[in-house]
Amino acid sequence: MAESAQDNDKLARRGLMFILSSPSGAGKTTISRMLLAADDEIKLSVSVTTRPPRPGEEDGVHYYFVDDAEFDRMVEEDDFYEWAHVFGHRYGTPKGRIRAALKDGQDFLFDIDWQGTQQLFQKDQQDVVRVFILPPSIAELERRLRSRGTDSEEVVQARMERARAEISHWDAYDYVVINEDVNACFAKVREILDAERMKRQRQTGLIPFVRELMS
Ligand SMILES: Nc1nc2c(ncn2[C@@H]2O[C@H](COP(=O)(O)OP(=O)(O)O)[C@@H](O)[C@H]2O)c(=O)[nH]1
Ligand SMILES: Nc1ncnc2c1ncn2[C@@H]1O[C@H](COP(=O)(O)OP(=O)(O)O)[C@@H](O)[C@H]1O
Repeated sequence: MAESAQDNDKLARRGLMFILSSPSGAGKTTISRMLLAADDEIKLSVSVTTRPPRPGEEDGVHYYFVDDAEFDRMVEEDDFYEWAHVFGHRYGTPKGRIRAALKDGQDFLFDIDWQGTQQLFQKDQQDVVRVFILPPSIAELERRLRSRGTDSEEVVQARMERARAEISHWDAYDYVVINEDVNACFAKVREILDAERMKRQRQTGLIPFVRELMS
């Protein structure tokens, strides 16, 4: 006899690849960190980057920080799911154990740009959920980039120039959330994640459960 299931959380399911993208400064790092702190079923896919660490960023936690030669070696050895040039540096998603872990029900969070999103979607449509975060206005985006205090004025200007180009990719995402109030935005992102976990196709444990109900 199949086990009884009081709610969907007890049924087996495939993990999902939850992608958060936004123009720089709109708040995706903030929302990612809130999500990782609140939900222990989702793990960050830690990217590899050639950009130098910002204050407070730890190697292996926020990114794997490598030099150009190491990144070249990883490209040659086919270690990346995807990689892209962003703001004069290279960023990539290491393959690691993602595929096997998805099968075991592990969810992954990706803080990657639209280029990486496109590549992951082409490789794995069934597991990918794409969420785009927009700022409430361009003026507020600029204010947030400055208030973060991690970039020089020149870098802030370069990021602002790229912001419009990044926003133009909004329609390649499944969900778009405006980050005006951070708690409200976070609540919406969690609702998306909860609903996506309930998708019939992901809940592999439903087949034996429903069979049992119908027998
Ligand atoms: N394609 C791709 N983009 C990434 C990856 N890791 C980070 N990014 C993107 O690179 C951009 C710059 O990231 P970062 O330097 O941390 O600055 P941020 O924009 O303030 O988060 C952001 O749009 C990230 O989403 C990755 O592994 N692949
Ligand atoms: N809803 C919000 N209201 C005000 N400030 C915010 C909000 N969301 C994020 N911030 C702040 O804006 C800055 C940029 O956010 P961050 O998460 O680093 O953006 P991103 O990862 O998209 O570049 C940070 O200083 C962060 O604390």
